[in-house]
Amino acid sequence: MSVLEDILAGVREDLAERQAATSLDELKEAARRAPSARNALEALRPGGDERGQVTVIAEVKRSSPSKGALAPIEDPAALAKEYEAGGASAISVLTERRRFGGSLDDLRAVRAAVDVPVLRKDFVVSSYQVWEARAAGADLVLLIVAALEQEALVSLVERIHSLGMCALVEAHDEDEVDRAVAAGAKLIGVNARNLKTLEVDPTTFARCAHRIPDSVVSVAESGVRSAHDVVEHARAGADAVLVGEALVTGRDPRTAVADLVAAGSHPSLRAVSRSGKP
Ligand SMILES: O=P(O)(O)OC[C@@H](O)[C@@H](O)c1c[nH]c2ccccc12
Repeated sequence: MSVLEDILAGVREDLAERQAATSLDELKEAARRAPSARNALEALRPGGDERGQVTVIAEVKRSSPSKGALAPIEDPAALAKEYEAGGASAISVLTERRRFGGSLDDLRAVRAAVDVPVLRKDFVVSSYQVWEARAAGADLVLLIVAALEQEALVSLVERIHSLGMCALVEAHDEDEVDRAVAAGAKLIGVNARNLKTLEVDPTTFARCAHRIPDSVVSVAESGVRSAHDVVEHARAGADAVLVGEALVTGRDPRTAVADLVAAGSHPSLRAVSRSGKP
């Protein structure tokens, strides 16, 4: 079994328990009471079609399958506030429990503490999880192309958008980028970490970028540690970078985010086209 399949099996077991405890109708009711979703596309690409800077999505991540425990993060809301103060344009919250040590309670706490959009980072396989995300206040929901049949991907993207949220559709290679585009994604993440082998290939974004239409907002995910990495991804046409490990293991998350934000705001990075058009 690949790592991804193994994670998905655990996710399905946990999901079945939550479904037994809370009916979909109850969840829908909770979603209706939730504050409406914040505009993630505008936050991640503030200039609209004129790409001018690289924004930062900062992640609340306690552990990972590749590295094990990273940081205890007793107060996820306090960490998210530091990220926001450092200039993060959105906060990603891992809600997967078994491998990443996260929860929907983390997401709720973070959403209440910050004004920027918040991403539910999990292994979504069912629309139930999309309703859960909205009920907890999520503004964005991750969908992993490699974990979904195309039909399921299409309907989950539609469900997320219909609830006013934005799907971050994650690809690992060019074919998966094509599937994300075909599924109607407005926001595409390219994950440099292969979820089957857990290895990071820092050239992944640059290799996939030409397949992402300029109208789609793009995110380079995983393995981003330094200002240099931000600049490299900017040159390849990324609108945003998503950073976890480097922020939770560093000494000062606010300054760490601010350094990446400063690198992404450099005037020399203005208006890079992914399609090769001037
Ligand atoms: O900690 P890193 O290397 O900065 O990576 C963050 C993020 O990209 C990573 O957590 C991630 C990307 N896609 C995922 C899908 C599921 C779980 C986790 C992830």
